[in-house]
Amino acid sequence: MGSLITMTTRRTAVKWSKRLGRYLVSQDDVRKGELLVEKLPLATGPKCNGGLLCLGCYQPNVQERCSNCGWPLCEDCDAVGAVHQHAQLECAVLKQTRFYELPEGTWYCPQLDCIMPLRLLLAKELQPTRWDNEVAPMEHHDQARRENSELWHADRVNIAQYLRGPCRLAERFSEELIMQVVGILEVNAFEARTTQGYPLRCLYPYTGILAHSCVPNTARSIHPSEGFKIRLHAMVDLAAGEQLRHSYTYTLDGTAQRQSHLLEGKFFQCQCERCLDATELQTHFSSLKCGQCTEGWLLPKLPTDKDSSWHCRACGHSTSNEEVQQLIKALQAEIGQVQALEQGSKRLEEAERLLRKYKSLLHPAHYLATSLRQLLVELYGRVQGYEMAQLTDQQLARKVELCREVLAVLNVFEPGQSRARAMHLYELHVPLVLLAKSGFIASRLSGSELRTHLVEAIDLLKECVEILRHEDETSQEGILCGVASQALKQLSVSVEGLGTELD
Ligand SMILES: C[S@@+](CC[C@H](N)C(=O)[O-])C[C@H]1O[C@@H](n2cnc3c(N)ncnc32)[C@H](O)[C@@H]1O
Repeated sequence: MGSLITMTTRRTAVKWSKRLGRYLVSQDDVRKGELLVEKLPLATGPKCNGGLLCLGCYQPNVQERCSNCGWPLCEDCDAVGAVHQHAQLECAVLKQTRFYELPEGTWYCPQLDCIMPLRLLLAKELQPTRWDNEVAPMEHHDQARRENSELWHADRVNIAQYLRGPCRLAERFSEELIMQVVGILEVNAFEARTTQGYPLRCLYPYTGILAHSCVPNTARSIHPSEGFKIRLHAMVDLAAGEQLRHSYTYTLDGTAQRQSHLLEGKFFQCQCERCLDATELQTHFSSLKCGQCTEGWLLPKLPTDKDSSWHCRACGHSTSNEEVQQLIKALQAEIGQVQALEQGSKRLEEAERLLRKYKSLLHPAHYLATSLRQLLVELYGRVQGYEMAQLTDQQLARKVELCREVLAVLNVFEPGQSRARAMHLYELHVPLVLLAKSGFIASRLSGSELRTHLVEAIDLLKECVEILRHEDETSQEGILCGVASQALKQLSVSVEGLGTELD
């Protein structure tokens, strides 16, 4: 418990419960958008099960090797004086070993799986007090991980035995400790991206204490241009003492998908309000159309049980989980085929066709239908034949409708300042402006109606910028923030320029 007290920050505190283990709460009332936690990572490194990459800057498929140890390192990172973790940490250890080139036609580079655990183990030696206070209490789920014996064995051979054998670290780190470190990383690390967009993983001992919920109230941003600093913001207003909730999974998946992701990757069964409610908070995000009556929906009887039967509350018809999963699998395969089409008009038209077809199979808000809507939002205005300037008023109205439908779902699952909300607000403002202008030109809208629509678009952009201002400027979201700010300025100037003579 002593470590719980030392790890308190100005705005947050650590609590403990039997079900959640340690978790964070807010110390006082917090307004949405406010900063809760700001921390640098204790360790950063390559993701597990990845390909060949530079151990300094993480660029993939690097051909050059470190002139000291022979492991993958690009020319720039190998230059004298280059500052990166490879040189500071593991280069001296890896010098004892040989890096084996990948056989032709393979991409997975198992030798690199040991790098992040090694960096964390070296951090233990460099910062023993920090380790004892912050890393040792982290959950590693050793017992549950052992149950997947194939994976456990692979990690033992590729990582623990490799570090203790060829890397000659047997005297410094026990096999048990190494396997715990592998578990700590699996359960607690966050994915980040470099300024060039290459993925890696980072361990933040304090932010890692956040409990999971499928309806989060906090959002994180990781800043590659500031040493991968993590910032945690409140998505909504929080009361003093309120539990901070963070999503470890994709909020726009259905309950069965989220449950299996959490169980397999994080070793717990989520019991949040959304998971326990078959309707997923009245959204019907996993509900299927009942095949036996016209008005009912098939819902899982026990939503967190992976073998639960499904029932229609209107006519009492029931079906097995197996049948439901077969249908979902078939629809997922169809959607996969559409996603695999090249970015063009065919992809858009096929996505629209599937959405029409699924009306007779799924609830309109089902997560598969929602994923098609997200795809369509991206495509309208961007693909050949459907570029923004070419869209008819009907197609612009369709894009508006799709954005609003996705936003309605996000309002429930990612309330407040979420990144996905910001993206959809941006997408929505463009067709609204174009429709307002064409309506005014065709005299369907009066001057004051035109202004009202443009002011609505301005409000969307303001909110979008407000949310995305937390992002790193070099990230995709940070770049969009700049684009949205520019659009906001231009639109505000045009509305001011409209004057009063239009009214
Ligand atoms: C990233 S850690 C969170 C901090 C952890 N509780 C600790 O004390 O170090 C993730 C682990 O916390 C627990 N956990 C987090 N959220 C949970 C939830 N909603 N329900 C049950 N367990 C949860 C699970 O054991 C999970 O594997």
